[in-house]
Order: sequence, then structure tokens, then C-alpha cells
Amino acid sequence: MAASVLGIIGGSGIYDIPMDNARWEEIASPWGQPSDAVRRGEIDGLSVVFMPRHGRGHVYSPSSINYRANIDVLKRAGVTDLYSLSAVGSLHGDLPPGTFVLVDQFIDRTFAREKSFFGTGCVAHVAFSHPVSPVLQDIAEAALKAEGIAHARGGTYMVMEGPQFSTLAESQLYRSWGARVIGMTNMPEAKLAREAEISYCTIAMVTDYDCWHEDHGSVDVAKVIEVLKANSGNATRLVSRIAKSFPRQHPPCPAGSDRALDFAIMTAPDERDPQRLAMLDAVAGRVLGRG
Ligand SMILES: CSC[C@H]1O[C@H](OP(=O)(O)O)[C@H](O)[C@@H]1O
Ligand SMILES: Nc1ncnc2[nH]cnc12
Repeated sequence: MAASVLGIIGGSGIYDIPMDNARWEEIASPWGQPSDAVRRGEIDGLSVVFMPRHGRGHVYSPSSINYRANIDVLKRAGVTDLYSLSAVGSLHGDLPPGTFVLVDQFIDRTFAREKSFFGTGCVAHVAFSHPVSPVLQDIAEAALKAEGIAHARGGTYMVMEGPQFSTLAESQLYRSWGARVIGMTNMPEAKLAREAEISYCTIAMVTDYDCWHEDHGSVDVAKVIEVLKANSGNATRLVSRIAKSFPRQHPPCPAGSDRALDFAIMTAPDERDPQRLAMLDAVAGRVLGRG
């Protein structure tokens, strides 16, 4: 069993986290430019690697983030378990702004992003029915309780392309589908984490009611930022509490992340493209005998 390396992806409003011995570390990726360098440090002796999803200064839009490079550099940095901190709109009256939601499903409506490390020359299909690690959810839920943060466990995160917020008709459609929250970033991030055999868990922080709620106006960035600022103390305390209680040996993932590539690759060994295989050295090194 490997030692745990805790990864944290910080979403809107979260561009750094407090850690001991923290330093920025540039890691190159064959998949292109990641959002930023990674911030490496320790919390209570646990190795932690942080990546600001949009880059410091919020440089990348949800559609222009290089999700493949981000997950690849986190894999190269040794991350075994990954929490994604994400601002979301609420699609349900039971989830007011300020609530932290441990979502367990996604609906992917994005269409303008690279969604896989695999493709021509090395085709693979990973299982993804359960995209989130229940073990990571258990740890986050215990930390949320201990910190007294309003939270809910379970629910579907609707991932839209953006960058514009939804129309009223779209918001109502997603509500009719049973989605609980909406955001623009967790796909393909979660899919790529699965391909890279990294356990993944979203902590969705509700900032607004999107545009469907009759008693609240439509979402705008000013509203989101106001709530994000109010939430940032909770997010910092939560990460610290999670890290302190996190198992020092990587907890096996009941959702199958640890061995996602065991039976996934379909391309015959003789037909595999050496160039793509070289790019897969970190992500698929375990099964390709590289890395
Ligand atoms: C400023 S609201 C829109 C922005 O915030 C969320 O990003 P993240 O998940 O990185 O916190 C949302 O998905 C949009 O990208
Ligand atoms: N209402 C909303 N729609 C999409 N992404 C969001 N991020 C925060 N609030 C959002």
C-alpha cells in the first residue's frame, strides 16, 4: 500500500492553502500547460499537493483549463487521493448558499474539452458508474461535522460548458432531471482522475440559487464572490481537518479508482502508438510498465 499524498484542487476564490514548508513547484507535462505550478507542503506531517484550477489570478476559464495537464502533473507529483473544491449554484431549496455538498454523481453536458488521455493509438474505456470515492466522502463528512459546517451528502452535479450562466429554461430542465447543484468544472476533471487511477471527491460549495428561485435574483459573479469570501474560512479549516485525519497509507478506493486501467485498454500491444504511450508514462505507467 502506498503512502498517501493528498491532492487539493482549489476552485474559484481558492488560489492557495495554508501548509507547512510550502513551496511552488513547476512540473512539466506532455499534455501541455497546466493551470499553474503546484504548491507542495505538509499538513500535520501529511504530504499535500495543491493546484489552483484557474491558475493564480484566475487566468483560465472553465473551457480553457487544460484538465489533462492538471491531472497529469498531480499524478507526477505522487497524488493518490484528490479533493476538488468547487463553487456551485444550488438547484434545490434544501441547499442554500453556504452549504457544502458532497456530490456523488455528475451529468456531463460539456462539449468543448479534451476528455481522455486515451485515443487513437491507445484506446481505453474505464468504468465510471461511481465517479466519487465513498472513503474520501466519509473522511470529508466527518471533517464537516467536526467543523460544524452546514453540509449535505449525496446528489448530482450538473456540469455545463459555460462560461455564461444558464438560461431559466435550462435551469428548470436540470432541476427536472433531479440535479442538485450546477457548475462548470468538474468534468472532465473527474473522468481524467479516474483514468489516472486517482481517487476523487468533490466538495461543492454552494454560492447561489442559479436563476430558478423566485425569491432570489439571477446569479452573477458579484454574488458568487461575496459568498465565496464568506466560505473561504470554512474551506481552509475543512482542508486542514481532512488532512489531519487522513489515513497515512492510501485507503483502497471502493469505487475502483486504484485499478481502473486493469482491463480498460483495448488496443492490441503491437498496434499501440509509441508517441501516445510515451505521453501516458505517468497516468498509465502502472499498466504499461513505464513511469
Ligand atoms: C465565479 S462562478 C463560476 C465559476 O466558479 C466555478 O468554478 P470552480 O469549480 O473552479 O470553483 C464554476 O464552475 C465556474 O467555473
Ligand atoms: N449558478 C452557477 N452556474 C454555474 N456555475 C456556477 N458556479 C457557481 N454558481 C454557478
